[in-house]
Amino acid sequence: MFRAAIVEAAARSCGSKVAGASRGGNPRTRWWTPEVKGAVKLKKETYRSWLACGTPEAADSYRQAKQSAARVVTEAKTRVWEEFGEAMEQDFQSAPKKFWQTVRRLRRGKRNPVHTVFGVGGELLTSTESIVRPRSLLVYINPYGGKRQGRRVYEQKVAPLFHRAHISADVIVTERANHARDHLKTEAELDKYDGVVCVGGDGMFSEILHGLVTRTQADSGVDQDQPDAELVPCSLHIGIIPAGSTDCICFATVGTNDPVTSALHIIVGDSQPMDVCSVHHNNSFLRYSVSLLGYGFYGDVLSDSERNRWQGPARYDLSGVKTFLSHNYYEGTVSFLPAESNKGDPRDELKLNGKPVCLVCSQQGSVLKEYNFRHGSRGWKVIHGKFLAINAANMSCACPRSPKGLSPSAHLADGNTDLILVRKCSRLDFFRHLLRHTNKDDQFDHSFVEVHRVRRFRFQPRHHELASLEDLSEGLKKSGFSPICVTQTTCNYSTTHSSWTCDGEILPHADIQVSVHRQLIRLFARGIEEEQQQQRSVFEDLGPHLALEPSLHWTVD
Ligand SMILES: Nc1ncnc2c1ncn2[C@@H]1O[C@H](COP(=O)(O)OP(=O)(O)OP(=O)(O)O)[C@@H](O)[C@H]1O
Repeated sequence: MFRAAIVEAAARSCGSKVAGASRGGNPRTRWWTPEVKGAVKLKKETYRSWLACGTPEAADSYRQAKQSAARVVTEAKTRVWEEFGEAMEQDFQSAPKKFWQTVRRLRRGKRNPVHTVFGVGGELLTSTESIVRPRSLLVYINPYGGKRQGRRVYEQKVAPLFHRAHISADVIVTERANHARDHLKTEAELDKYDGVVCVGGDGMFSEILHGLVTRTQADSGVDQDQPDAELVPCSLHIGIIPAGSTDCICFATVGTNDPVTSALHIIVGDSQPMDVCSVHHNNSFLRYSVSLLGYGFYGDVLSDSERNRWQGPARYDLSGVKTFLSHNYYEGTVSFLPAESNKGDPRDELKLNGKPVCLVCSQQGSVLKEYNFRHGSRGWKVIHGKFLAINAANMSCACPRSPKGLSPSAHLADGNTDLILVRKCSRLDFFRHLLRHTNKDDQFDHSFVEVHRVRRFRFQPRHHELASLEDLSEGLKKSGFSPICVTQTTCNYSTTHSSWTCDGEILPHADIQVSVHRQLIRLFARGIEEEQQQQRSVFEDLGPHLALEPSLHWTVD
């Protein structure tokens, strides 16, 4: 049963195809002569060079080679069938046997299964050179993530698969927070590996991300403190074996939180590019983000829940309700540089058109650049207002409890992030907006919600900033709980500042600049292909680390 499950998962991950005898399955095919082989090889080579350069001459060469190969194959087949007919005529006694032998051989050839792997552009990879399967991995295990099962999950479910796939793995079980990040930044001999694997939750993934990106920039002499710096993409792939309490990044890139599925994506060398946002304050680097940057509502939920860690996982429920009832809004200015290409809009239905990967994300940089050149680039836009929430979703942020996520059609690797502005509105309207996270209705179809696909943005709070996070928490403590308005539909209360949550970490500054770096990292994954069906409560897993207990079930509006 275990074997059947693995084979089924592998077939789902890699695809499979039934090919004929002519696909090399049957070496005894008599018409496959050296002449035919040479003609078909030439056809393939000219096809590849036509794809590479796309000139009319290359197209012409391909057309000629194709015609020539077809002619040679037809001649060879005709010759072989003539020989077959002559042999049948010459020996009447063995003719029936020969006839049925030939029929059986041809039938067997047609049922010969060939497993196939798709590249990042959705093309079928046919040669072993084009399929990059890892041979050597560096694995970090957080033994304290989630239910503390990281080590067991790796040893029992993942290591045996790596062993069978002849993948060697150097395993480091972390001894403290930031152990993996610091090791990657300084000590790890990255040349020895084809990829880095993280066994843990989103916090652990963030460590690996920071370690790998920082190391790559340091090795390439890029100063990541500069907001305008062009960051160098990481050469090593990252694999995520989910073993945390929040595994949103894994869910959003693989489509499920299952260690065996993730291990298979690593083994077959699937490759999913992913954008990374860099966050700066006054020209100094703060953090990288791949999923959600949230100010206002989500920032407040996370800040409050961090102050109440002693409450355990229930703290997310309590902080969610408390923050909702507080109904705080924040005044400030959002400036943003809209996305260059209109090939994707945050309100599009995300269509994969039957391809295994997203067409927008698989476009090469040059294609987008050409498109932008023709359609022009738009300049910075500025919006001033009072906001209940400002969210930048770099991916859909889908999770089991919010199957479509905060921005259902956000792309993983298009070089943009979806900036969602929720303006001051009544508590009831905000409630209706939150409920949209759990159903399939248009998230942005409310007059007080707007969404922009952007390459960069900046937020400046109205009042000048407090010096540090400590000041911020002090300020929040002093401000206490805002009054709950029973009779009013809107609340006129506003604290000065909220704070940003950046993939589940609180940032020390509210005034931030964010730039999206297109395809800075690559995961051993291939994006979500199928819709997830489960629906649960509003806040749970909505953004990384915003898990609420399923006790809070609200119905849809
Ligand atoms: N050995 C360790 N001891 C303590 N903390 C660690 C250790 N290794 C990693 N960490 C830290 O634990 C934090 C949480 O890890 P992880 O994301 O794997 O689990 P999680 O249960 O999903 O956590 P959370 O719900 O807080 O995100 C990470 O931020 C990481 O820096």
